[in-house]
Amino acid sequence: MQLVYLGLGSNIEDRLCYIRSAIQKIDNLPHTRVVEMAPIYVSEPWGVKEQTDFLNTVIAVETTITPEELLCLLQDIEKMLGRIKEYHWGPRTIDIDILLYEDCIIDTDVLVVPHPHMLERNFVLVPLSVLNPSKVIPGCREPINILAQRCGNVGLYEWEGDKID
Ligand SMILES: Nc1ncnc2c1ncn2[C@@H]1O[C@H](COP(=O)(O)OP(=O)(O)OP(=O)(O)O)[C@@H](O)[C@H]1O
Ligand SMILES: Nc1nc2c(c(=O)[nH]1)N=C(CO)CN2
Repeated sequence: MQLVYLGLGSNIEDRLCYIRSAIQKIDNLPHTRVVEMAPIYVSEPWGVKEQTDFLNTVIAVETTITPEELLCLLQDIEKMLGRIKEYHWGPRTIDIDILLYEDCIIDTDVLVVPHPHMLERNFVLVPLSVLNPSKVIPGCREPINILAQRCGNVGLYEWEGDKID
């Protein structure tokens, strides 16, 4: 079994419903189970500012699926949930990023792991540090809780709405 961390984001209504559905579909993938979920956060749009706030979370998954195959299956789930790519970093019903796949370093045309922007995103580092504060990301010296602290909480707060069971 490989331990994988996935980042989920949605900023088209019903954001919570898309996050919930994506997690269910990931848990239903073959040889895969969702083992932990961080709290959900509301976060200001990063990259392209003129769009609705996102809901973001991170989940831990155990799987025997290879990284490339997992990427394909996650992209299928994004399509099932109506994801249309209007523009880079633009609004989406659901975005599923492979943040970490064990301690693998992957750099191909279709997949880069650790995710190339994760160190700049508090909506990734903060929930990830809730799940695994002492984890050291390949290529980093310091553990995730230190990176998350440094990244700060600007534009990020815990979602107070409907909790997922
Ligand atoms: N770690 C990764 N997780 C998910 N997709 C990845 C990863 N590394 C590379 N990709 C590639 O990125 C491509 C574009 O992904 P996507 O449209 O979701 O980008 P984005 O969500 O707009 O931006 P970002 O990747 O910065 O969050 C995908 O087709 C996929 O092949
Ligand atoms: N707050 C926030 N901003 C984003 C997000 C996201 O998930 N959350 N995803 C993006 C493209 O992947 C671009 N900007």
